[in-house]
Amino acid sequence: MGMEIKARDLIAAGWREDARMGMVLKRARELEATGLDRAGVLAALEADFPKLALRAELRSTPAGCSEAIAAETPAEIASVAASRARMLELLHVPVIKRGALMPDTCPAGAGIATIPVGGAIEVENALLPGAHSADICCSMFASFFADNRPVGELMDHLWASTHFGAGGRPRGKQFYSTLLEEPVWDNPFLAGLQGRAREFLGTQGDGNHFAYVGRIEFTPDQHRAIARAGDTDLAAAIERREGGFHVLVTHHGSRALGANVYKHGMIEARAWMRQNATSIPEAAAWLPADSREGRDYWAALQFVARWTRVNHALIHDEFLHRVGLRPLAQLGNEHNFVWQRGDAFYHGKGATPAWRDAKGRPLLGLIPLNMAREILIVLGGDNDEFLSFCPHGAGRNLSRKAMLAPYRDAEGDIDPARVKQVLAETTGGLDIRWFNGAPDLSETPLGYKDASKVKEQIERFQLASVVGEIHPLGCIMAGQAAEPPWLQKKREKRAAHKAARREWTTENEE
Ligand SMILES: Nc1nc2c(ncn2[C@@H]2O[C@H](COP(=O)(O)O)[C@@H](O)[C@H]2O)c(=O)[nH]1
Ligand SMILES: [Mn+2]
Repeated sequence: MGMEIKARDLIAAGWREDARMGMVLKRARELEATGLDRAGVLAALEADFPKLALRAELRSTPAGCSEAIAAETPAEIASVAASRARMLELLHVPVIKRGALMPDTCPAGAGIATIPVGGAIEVENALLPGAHSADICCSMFASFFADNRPVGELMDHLWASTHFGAGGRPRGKQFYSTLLEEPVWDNPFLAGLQGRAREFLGTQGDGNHFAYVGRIEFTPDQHRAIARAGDTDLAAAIERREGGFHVLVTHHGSRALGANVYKHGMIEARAWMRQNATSIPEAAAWLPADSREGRDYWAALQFVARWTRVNHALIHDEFLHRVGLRPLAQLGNEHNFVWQRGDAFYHGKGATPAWRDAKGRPLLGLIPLNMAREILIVLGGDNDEFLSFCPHGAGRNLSRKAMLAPYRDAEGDIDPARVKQVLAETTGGLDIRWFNGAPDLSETPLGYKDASKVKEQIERFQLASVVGEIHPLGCIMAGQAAEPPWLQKKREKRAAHKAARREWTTENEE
């Protein structure tokens, strides 16, 4: 009689060393005990426990990446180099077929294979939660309306209509939509999130999310381009208004609902990686799109997209209701999402869809640049070389921390007089409001890349064509979150100390 069959024999014969190995070995020994020879044992075992496909591994050479970028200054060059490095790491992942970097690219984090902002990938049969990022469906939405009130009055109504900051709306101020009644809550990625979905409706959150009021005058050429592209609703509204509108534009994502779906998606994707892949970076973990988990995740993403659009629309409804008007046209787009086109899954992190829809019409998109600049309305260029995406904004050259560093004193404080001066220089004449009270310099135009260069690159690389420019009148941003009381005390103590030191120096100099 030969040696008892061992796990290593099974591994050598092609079974995986995974959670099933104990059961596979037990069965092999049972078969062996029936008197079968080794070949017979392995053949019978295959019927009970089919060998699973080999573990997925990183490719030795990355998939191709196209760059629609013209970096010029040292800061731009360094930022693009960091984005490119992360994208190249990601492109070693075997399910990714191609990648593209947009003019607004900048790193979204230093973790290996973290998709950069302004990054897009074409993927075969897989969903990568990391590649749409935690803020699933971060998106733009615009309502065109007819009005001639002073902007301050409109901004007061907008202030009363929206909600920024952490958390949801308090009870009694919550919004409602029939969307909450959709039979989706059995989906494992959405289970337990119905309360969050209700609480966070009508909220915009923190960071660079904003509510912006502007003015647009479509030119006859732009009107013709929109009509030719088949956007009949917008074209008809332009005709009725002879091109002129006020516009409300909001920017935000799926709030706590999406953040929780993402978190759960990541947990499942990492679990799948542990069973089926080797050495795939965390940021690139995926779920096979045709698996049960993949199908559930896909369905959850579609709900998150519907929820986010309703979230924008409810804020717009509330504002328009307050000012006693109706929207004459509306449009919007996600820029952090996964879209299926044919058999491929296109993931975008800060990338605007710029392809043609099922009827062959180029998609309309909104590209914000900064609070003091126009928001571009674009028609997709459907440029396959860049996976048919265009940028989603201007992007940053420096992280928020690095951007703010030169404004901080030795104690890390920023002089409020300096902030006031910078705001006057960069946003003078506009009605800029900060929901949390204090301005955030990293959210002023100084925080972003040169908007004119990004605009020029959209044209140069034929990513999209600009068919409208919404010029700024006012903008609400979240601003600096309220300081916790302990931090406030510490800051006040430091300010008192500084004042005393100044007084002492002046007295001793006199
Ligand atoms: N019109 C405005 N645009 C802004 C403002 N703050 C930022 N931005 C632009 O939005 C994009 C989107 O950023 P992301 O968070 O989705 O990556 C950003 O790149 C900026 O160009 C603003 O206050 N008003
Ligand atoms: Mn966004």
